[in-house]
Amino acid sequence: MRSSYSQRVASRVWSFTVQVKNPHLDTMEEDILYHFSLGTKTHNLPEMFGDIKFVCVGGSANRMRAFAQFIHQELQLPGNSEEIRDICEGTDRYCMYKVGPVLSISHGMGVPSISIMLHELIKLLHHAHCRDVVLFRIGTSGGVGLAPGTVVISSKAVDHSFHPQFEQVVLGKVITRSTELDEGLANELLQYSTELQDLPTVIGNTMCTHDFYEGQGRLDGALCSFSPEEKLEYLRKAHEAGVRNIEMESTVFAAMCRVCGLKGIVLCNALHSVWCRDVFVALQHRRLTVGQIFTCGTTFIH
Ligand SMILES: O=P(O)(O)O[C@@H]1C[C@H](O)[C@@H](CO)O1
Ligand SMILES: O=c1cc[nH]c(=O)[nH]1
Repeated sequence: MRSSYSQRVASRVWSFTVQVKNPHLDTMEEDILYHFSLGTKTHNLPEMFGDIKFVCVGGSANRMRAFAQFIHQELQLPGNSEEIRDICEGTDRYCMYKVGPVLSISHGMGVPSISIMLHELIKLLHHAHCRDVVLFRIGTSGGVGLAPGTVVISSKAVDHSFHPQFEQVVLGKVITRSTELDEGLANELLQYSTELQDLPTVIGNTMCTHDFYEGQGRLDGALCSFSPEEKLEYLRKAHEAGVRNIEMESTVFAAMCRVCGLKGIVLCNALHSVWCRDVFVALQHRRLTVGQIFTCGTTFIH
């Protein structure tokens, strides 16, 4: 029988490092992590971050601060959780909080924003000699055929055509990378969710779009070039292809984690079903589920 991720970490059966895939980095005298306002010469990255085991990322700065405070309390760390310091205070691009072995970082909205953050985060973990790190994207999403508040653990991230791939343009050419996520880890998290009360959770494919409005079939943007029927037909096809939620970062997150030897998990709260919208219920569930997702994270840590 396959041992679980937590068992393997606990027994140190295996250990993995963070692999940067850039031969030029070794030749550089200094690496400046510009959007974090950190650098290899100005900061002792191994001392600051060497014990990191979990990195949790999400779009909004306030949410990731609240998440860090919650973890601080859950882990009963010394000091006042209200006073946790933003490590990236030298810039207002992203915020970053360290609470014990957990790093909580905001990434803004969309693929370009999270991708810049991930480049610098992966280099940071590499420079800090971190091992056995798991990355969680903890976000919101639109559910596809799900009750509002359902948590979706992504089995894979898919593009607008429901393919598990991320296309990156490099020097004018398209490079395609796989966006499959760790199946064993997804199943393990699902198991944890059954131990928590009132936490409807499913494993499914997560579709990543480059737009919140037309890209996700919304009829209420400034532009809309399709009918309600066409929208429903597209969402029906998505559902048939295993898509259970839609957000805007998972493909590049999954692709970069895979290439760099990091375990990546995408956990999203389906704020509202795209098929039945109710903003107030959605916001209520968003609050609740952030706390519940926390519980998942802390179950993982212990
Ligand atoms: O992490 P969050 O909840 O910010 O991610 C989703 C995807 C987009 O970035 C944003 C759209 O509202 O929410
Ligand atoms: O519907 C939604 C909700 C949150 N984030 C998205 O990208 N879509």
